[in-house]
Amino acid sequence: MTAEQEDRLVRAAWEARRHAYAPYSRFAVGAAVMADDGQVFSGCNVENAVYGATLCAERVAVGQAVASGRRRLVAVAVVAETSSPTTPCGTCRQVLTEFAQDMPVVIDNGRQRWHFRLAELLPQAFGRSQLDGR
Ligand SMILES: O=c1ccn([C@H]2C[C@H](O)[C@@H](CO)O2)c(=O)[nH]1
Ligand SMILES: [Zn+2]
Repeated sequence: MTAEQEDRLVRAAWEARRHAYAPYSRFAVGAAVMADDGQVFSGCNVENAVYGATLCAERVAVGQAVASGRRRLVAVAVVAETSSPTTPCGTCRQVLTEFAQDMPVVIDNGRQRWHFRLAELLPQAFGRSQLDGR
């Protein structure tokens, strides 16, 4: 991913964060994924009065990409106003893994940027190859 593509991805995540529905946690998150054709899809967290029904920003972004016919993701950005990086939760790491090989995970808080790799955040992930290898 070029520096310009990374900036575009991070900007899309901040834009989506404006729409975060987080009346319970008051913790607004934005995310964006880039498909292998360079298209960007974004999401925000969508909370619920049944707290466990909450959707994270990352999974909303993945859903947008898949619903638009893009299943090959090459990068993800997550943004929130935290002093330490807001990395994807375990469930989102697993969902991202379904549609990506190893890929850059860019975290931004408006002042600082951190770079991780999905395989570093979810090593030895379970995937369809395990199901296929029975
Ligand atoms: O990476 C993360 C971490 C948290 N959240 C959301 C879920 C919930 O709405 C709020 C607090 O956990 O932040 C995300 O969307 N993405
Ligand atoms: Zn999550």
